Amino acid sequence: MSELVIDRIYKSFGADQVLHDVSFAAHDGEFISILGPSGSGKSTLFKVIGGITRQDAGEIYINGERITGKSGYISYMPQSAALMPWRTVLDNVLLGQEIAGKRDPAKAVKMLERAGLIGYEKRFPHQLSGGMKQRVSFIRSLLSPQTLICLDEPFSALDEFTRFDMQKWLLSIWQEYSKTILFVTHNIEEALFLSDRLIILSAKPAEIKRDWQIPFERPRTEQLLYTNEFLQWKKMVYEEIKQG
Ligand SMILES: Nc1ncnc2c1ncn2[C@@H]1O[C@H](COP(=O)(O)OP(=O)(O)OP(=O)(O)O)[C@@H](O)[C@H]1O
Repeated sequence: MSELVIDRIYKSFGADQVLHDVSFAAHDGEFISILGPSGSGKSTLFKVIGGITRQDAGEIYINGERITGKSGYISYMPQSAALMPWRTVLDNVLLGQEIAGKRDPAKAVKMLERAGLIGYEKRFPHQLSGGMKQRVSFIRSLLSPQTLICLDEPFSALDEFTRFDMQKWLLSIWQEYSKTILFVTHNIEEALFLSDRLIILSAKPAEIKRDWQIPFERPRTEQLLYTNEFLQWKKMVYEEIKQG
């Protein structure tokens, strides 16, 4: 069954049209990356999906239920890890569960352990590195009851090695917890490495230019990055985005 349906979304800010007739469906457990020129409307699309920004026209459905303009159906992780500075790491990751009325600290500790954050449960966000904050923010999304997670450039502030570690970590967690992920990135390699599908938006006003299935087998390893097929895909995606 198709989990999320985005149906003919339009959005303008004043005279500035940002989204133009954007439609696609995300199926259960899919990992979809959204790429497009800077300022094309990717974050706006996420905010519309998350019920944070109201669209001018179009509807959003989850499992057939109309959720247009409603929040709480999607776990949305914004560009910077928005942790609450006065809450400990453990209390930050439990936030989504708390809102839903069911805390499960034992599961949270298990996740923190997998993310290499054991021993940091009682620390506060300002005592963590950038990569650690991102992981805490991720765990909060993963522990939230929603099955759909929107991640907006979660790795953009990280160095290349940390970024690759985080990508591998994300893939292992995603497979284990069978979430549906929508992922915005500017990094073509990252999108190809992670995704089942790749949606390319045009320059503003954003329309869907391409919706490609990524053929690489899973599990994916570093070796994939050096294959001819991967490099050819990278070039094709780059050319598509460059045209705007
Ligand atoms: N609240 C707002 N009021 C007015 N204009 C806005 C608002 N939010 C976004 N915009 C405009 O909408 C357009 C798309 O912005 P958005 O942040 O969605 O793009 P993006 O594709 O996520 O960009 P980037 O890749 O640089 O992060 C931009 O021109 C931006 O100025």
